[in-house]
Amino acid sequence: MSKTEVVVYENPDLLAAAAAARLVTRIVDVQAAKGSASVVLTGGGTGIAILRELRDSSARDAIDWSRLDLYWGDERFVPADSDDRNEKQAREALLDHVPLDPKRVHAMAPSDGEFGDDVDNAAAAYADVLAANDAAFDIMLLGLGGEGHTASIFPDSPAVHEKERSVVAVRDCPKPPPTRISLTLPAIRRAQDIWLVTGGDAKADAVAQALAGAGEVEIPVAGARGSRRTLWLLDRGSASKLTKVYQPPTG
Ligand SMILES: O=C(O)[C@H](O)[C@@H](O)[C@H](O)[C@H](O)COP(=O)(O)O
Repeated sequence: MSKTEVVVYENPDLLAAAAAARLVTRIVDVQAAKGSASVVLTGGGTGIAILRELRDSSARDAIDWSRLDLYWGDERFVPADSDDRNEKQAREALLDHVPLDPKRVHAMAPSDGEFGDDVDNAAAAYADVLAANDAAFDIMLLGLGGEGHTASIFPDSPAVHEKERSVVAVRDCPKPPPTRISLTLPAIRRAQDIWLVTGGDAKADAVAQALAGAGEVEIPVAGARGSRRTLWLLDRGSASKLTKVYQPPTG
């Protein structure tokens, strides 16, 4: 039975810095144990802030970047050079600053790539990438929205009801841009460790509902459970509706 843990940091900046430090340690441990590691990145402000902190960390090169497989939990289906692209933001924040093996960076297709504007085909192709790499994710970073979405899986949406496919196209997404590609909850639950990373008061209700056992159709992030561990990394704002959590000493 996997375990769920909650750690609360004083503020969003400390949350991002501490999550980056945790990422170094966990990746190094996984690489020591099995020679490589696979990490699923997330879009959103917290997810990208963590990558920037990792770029600036003095410990970052303890990671063997050549033996790191990177995937995305979701992507905005926009042109490759759009600032809305999670991949572009991740490259600017970290990926272009470290010696990754380009063959091990698995980005979801842009809307001006090999599949053109066929988002269904692009999503199916990413499912093939996961299958071809037998992607069993060691660490998956996930953000969440105030209404409980995670990746691009929104409450009571076609994506949240998907039980078979690992990757789907998302249309009319409530969070712009409207067209996206997203892992589904069955694919998300193939991760060993899932880290839910979010700060701010606006997320407090969704965090509290998910941790209180809400259903995944209403609160999709409630369905994001790692097979080994589910770790909620919060700040005081996003944890403000919780009753019992570990709170690191302040000051
Ligand atoms: O592509 C995306 O938009 C994300 O994957 C999305 O799931 C994001 O992580 C949350 O909406 C949180 O975003 P913030 O951290 O910016 O609130």
